Amino acid sequence: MTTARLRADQVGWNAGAVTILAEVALTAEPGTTVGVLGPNGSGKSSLLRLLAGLARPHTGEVLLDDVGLSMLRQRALARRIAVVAQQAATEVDLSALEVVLLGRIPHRPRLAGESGADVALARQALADAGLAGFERRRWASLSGGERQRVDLARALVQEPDLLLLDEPTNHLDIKHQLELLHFLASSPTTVVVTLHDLDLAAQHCDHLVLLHGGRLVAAGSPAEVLTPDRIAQVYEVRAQVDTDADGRPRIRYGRSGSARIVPG
Ligand SMILES: Nc1ncnc2c1ncn2[C@@H]1O[C@H](COP(=O)(O)OP(=O)(O)OP(=O)(O)O)[C@@H](O)[C@H]1O
Repeated sequence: MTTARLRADQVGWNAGAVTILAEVALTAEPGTTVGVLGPNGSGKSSLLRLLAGLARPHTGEVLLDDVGLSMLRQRALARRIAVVAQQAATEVDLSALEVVLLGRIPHRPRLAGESGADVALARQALADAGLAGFERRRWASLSGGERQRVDLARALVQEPDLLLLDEPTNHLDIKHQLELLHFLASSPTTVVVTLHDLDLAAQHCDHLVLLHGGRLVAAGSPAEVLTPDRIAQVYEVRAQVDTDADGRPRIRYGRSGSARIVPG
């Protein structure tokens, strides 16, 4: 498996006359895991779409190993970048194995069917996702968490240099959340992941970027980004931030309303 360096250079994106993202910069060094944080509507998914080449920035540029995404052909992009989107469609009439096999399409000669090696890879990926025995299950019959894990298996058999995930933990129980984040953090692939759980992000990401109103408000190590003042400013909640033995922040929140776990 290879890896890539991703850079978003002051990207902006508008929906009609409305500015959704403005002057957002992000760098993901090869093999690192970058967390994209921010409240609802802050622009995380929109940024991920630009990073994936699914939408073009109206200003600035996204570069993969210093080559602008707009210079790369669709098939090359599909081989190098895998995306796990937020709400995988429910109306798909495929089995779990067939969904995973979609990840092999960019690697096949045009018009060729799947090979035995593709099927073996897909079966292994399902087993790695804890879904051995689910091969023939219809997509529509899967639970939200099972779908999320099948979709991750589909992205992994794509053997991407860059893996982009939009809230991949939102349907997962705590064990599967921890397993997924641990897997992403130890993967040699470059990973950019949007997350709502600041503590999970602090524990597992090398680098964080924090969006607010479509703008970058902070970027750096978890300890640099996740300060009580910044959490209060962006999320409008009071948080107590302690530090782990390994220097990573641990975050506890006050109860909403009158909660004051941080003095003053
Ligand atoms: N195509 C579009 N047309 C109009 N507005 C859009 C479009 N796409 C996104 N937006 C708006 O842009 C803002 C950012 O949306 P985005 O989905 O990127 O946020 P997010 O940070 O991922 O939010 P969430 O945490 O709720 O998933 C939102 O206010 C959204 O309504």
